[in-house]
Amino acid sequence: MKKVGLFFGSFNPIHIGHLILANYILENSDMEELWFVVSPQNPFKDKKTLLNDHNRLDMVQLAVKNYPKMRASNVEFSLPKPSYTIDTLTYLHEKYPNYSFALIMGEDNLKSLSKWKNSDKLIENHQIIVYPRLFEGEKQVHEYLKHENISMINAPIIELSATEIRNMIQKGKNVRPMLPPEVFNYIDGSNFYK
Ligand SMILES: Nc1ncnc2c1ncn2[C@@H]1O[C@H](COP(=O)(O)OP(=O)(O)OP(=O)(O)O)[C@@H](O)[C@H]1O
Ligand SMILES: O=C(O)c1ccc[n+]([C@@H]2O[C@H](COP(=O)([O-])O)[C@@H](O)[C@H]2O)c1
Repeated sequence: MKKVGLFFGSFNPIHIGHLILANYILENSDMEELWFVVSPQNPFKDKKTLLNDHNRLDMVQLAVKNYPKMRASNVEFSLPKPSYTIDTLTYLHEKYPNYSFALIMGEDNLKSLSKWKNSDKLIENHQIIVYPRLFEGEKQVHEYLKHENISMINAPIIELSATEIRNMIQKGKNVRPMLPPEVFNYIDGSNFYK
């Protein structure tokens, strides 16, 4: 079984915070590959600043070009919307029976995990790798971290956010160091987020 870590997100745009984390997981866990699963436009969310699916996928593809263990996935583009993680995993299992998929999520997501679709099944059937995140409120060991399928990885906290990057571009500020060079050129060349 090939072990694949799945990192879900809108990646609007993918930035070096995402890449540093992905690389850390590949170098410090038993994951053999890491796939960035690009979320399609959520019909219930604000679309004003969300680039279309294919532009966001292009940027992930550019970002992972020099990382042979990383891949961009568009699997959710053709699945029913909104995408539920459990449904995406079920589909991936059917399509790749020889792969085992683990979920990668920020510590902040543990708070809402119990409200995800079929969260019990998700946790019982999948490894979940949790990375640290800064968040408001008291820091305490979450009950979920006691579960045998859920483990914490000591990745560095890089608090860059795509929202902040978009806001900076809109104001004409320089975001070059926050993005993989090819992604910066792609955004700059197309005048995105201005
Ligand atoms: N700097 C970061 N370090 C680690 N994880 C991050 C970082 N930024 C975002 N993430 C997480 O990575 C996943 C994909 O990121 P996504 O692009 O959807 O979020 P984001 O950067 O917070 O975007 P936005 O600001 O547009 O909401 C999400 O689960 C998000 O919580
Ligand atoms: O499956 C679910 O019910 C579910 C509910 C909320 C979030 N998720 C996943 O978590 C990711 C981050 O969610 P959000 O709401 O923080 O943008 C999102 O891309 C989904 O893959 C999944």
